[in-house]
Amino acid sequence: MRIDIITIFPDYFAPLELSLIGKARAAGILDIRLHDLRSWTHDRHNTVDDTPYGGGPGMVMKPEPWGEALDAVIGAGRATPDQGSSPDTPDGTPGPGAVPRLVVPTPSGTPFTQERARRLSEEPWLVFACGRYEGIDSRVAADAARRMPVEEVSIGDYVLAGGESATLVIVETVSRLLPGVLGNAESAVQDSFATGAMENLLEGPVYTKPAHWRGLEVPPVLLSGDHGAVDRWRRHEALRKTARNRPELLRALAEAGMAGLDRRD
Ligand SMILES: N#Cc1c(-c2ccc3cc[nH]c3c2)n[nH]c1N
Repeated sequence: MRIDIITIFPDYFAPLELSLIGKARAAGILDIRLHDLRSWTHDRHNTVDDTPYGGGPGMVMKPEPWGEALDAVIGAGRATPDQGSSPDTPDGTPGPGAVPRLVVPTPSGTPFTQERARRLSEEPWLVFACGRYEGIDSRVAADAARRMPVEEVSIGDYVLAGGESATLVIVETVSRLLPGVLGNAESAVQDSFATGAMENLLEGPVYTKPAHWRGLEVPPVLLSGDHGAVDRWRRHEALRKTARNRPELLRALAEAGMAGLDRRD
């Protein structure tokens, strides 16, 4: 997967050189490219913002630098989304003439979920537009949508100072789902919100050595070697955690008949 990130704070993404994502980049699984939006300004102050039409507080990011940046990164006049992307190369990287999906983090976006991360992880090429100030001139997304799919995404109901933190969250969540990024030891199968193994339940408690620590014991079932009993215990604990911390999830699962609540184990 190729990921392009356009931002006025490229250094914000130094963490993407570390840990699993850093290793995936070194292994060629991820091709992450950072672009400083100010590279597409032409005035002596590298201006990227201006006052909002209609008045109001703060500043809005100007469309011109964004338009030039997206043209340069993606290529102006690529195939329109309904013409689809050209086939990717055998290793899944975008082929010549490929069309990326533009992801625009914004508080007014649609919710970012694990299922959406799974869907994005199947894309060969993502481009992230990191806004600042009061946001990016709305014509930027409208212009981009003429050439590629555009998704406005929110990572939660709170207000950040810019799109960089959200982009880090989305890139990490998506990248860890790519084949080869997580080793067997960190399998994403048992994740909270993952489908399948724990049916979208929250992950229950986890333990490792030592079995006794500061007077606190590891639950004996986990030391029993009885894998069936361990699986039943873990599911029960996941149900308890979900009921305590996210009861609305449990109601939704019960209504969908997915929590296996009617099972007698
Ligand atoms: N995603 C997301 C966001 C943001 C966000 C995103 C972009 C900008 C640009 C200026 N301010 C921003 C806030 N706040 N809260 C979220 N869940």
